[in-house]
Amino acid sequence: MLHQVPRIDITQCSPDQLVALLAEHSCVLLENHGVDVNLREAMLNSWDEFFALPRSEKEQVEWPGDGPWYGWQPVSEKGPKGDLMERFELRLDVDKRLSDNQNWGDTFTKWPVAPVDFRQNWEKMYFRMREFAGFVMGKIAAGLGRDDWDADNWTDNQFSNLVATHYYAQPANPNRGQWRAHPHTDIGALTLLWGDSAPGGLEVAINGGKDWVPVQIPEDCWLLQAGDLLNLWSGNTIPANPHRVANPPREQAIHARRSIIFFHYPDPSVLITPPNGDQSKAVLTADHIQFRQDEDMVKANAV
Ligand SMILES: O=C(O)CCC(=O)C(=O)O
Ligand SMILES: [Fe+2]
Repeated sequence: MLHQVPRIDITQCSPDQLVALLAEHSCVLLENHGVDVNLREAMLNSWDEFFALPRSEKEQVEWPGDGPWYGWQPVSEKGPKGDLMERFELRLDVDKRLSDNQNWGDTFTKWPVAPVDFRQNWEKMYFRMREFAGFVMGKIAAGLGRDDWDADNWTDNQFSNLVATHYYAQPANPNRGQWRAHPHTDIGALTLLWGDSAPGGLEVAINGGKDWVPVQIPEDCWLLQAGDLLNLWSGNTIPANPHRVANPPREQAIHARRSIIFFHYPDPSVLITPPNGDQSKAVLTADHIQFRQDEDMVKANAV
């Protein structure tokens, strides 16, 4: 029997139900999320214009190459096994937060000058998704019974990235072992994902990693995926969700694919400890992020 990713109404489900679904499947489709579909559409419109810019313009907003990712990243150029995509990533640092969100956006140094409505759309979505991720995290903490949690560090002070991904059309065959996105688990606590239905799409492993299933994310849902840090913090109750983005079949390889992803982490200063308090398993969020980014670079250059 083909297993499907479960779907729930995030406003109605109980914390226990949410945790039980994540424990079993490591990902779940969320409906009734309250994130304006028009906002997502507006972001996708600026997505088209931004990725079509000449390289010299995208280079103006490129990630400088050290520290946590942000800005434009031509991921496929990392190495012979670099994922076949480019992405743009917005990250606002909590220690630079000013009195209001509007001014906070001024601290981001990689806003593209075109398209003109880019910043406006991205900021709106970023702030909305921060709220939403904080809400979801609250339910998960309650479902896990982690009364000891420092809520601010996982909600208001969360460290998050909003990402738009452009998976290229593939006029030529990819290298052996090269994917749109190689099989992986996400680095952080929660991932909220929306992707279009172009061929060569998302596949997730559910049921303890036994079944890889293609996932079409319905127009009215976001896919919630558990990442490494949630896995650690839950003491393995919630597995991290393995997933990948497949290459399109050759006859459909003229199609690019678009996705929008919100990656949520606690504040980088948070020491993640399992519920039993076992300090030998504790991981500093900032170290984990750096370690996993470095690992990604090694994978892109593996022979
Ligand atoms: O674009 C997608 O559907 C998934 C991308 C992904 O897994 C990632 O960037 O971590
Ligand atoms: Fe991922």
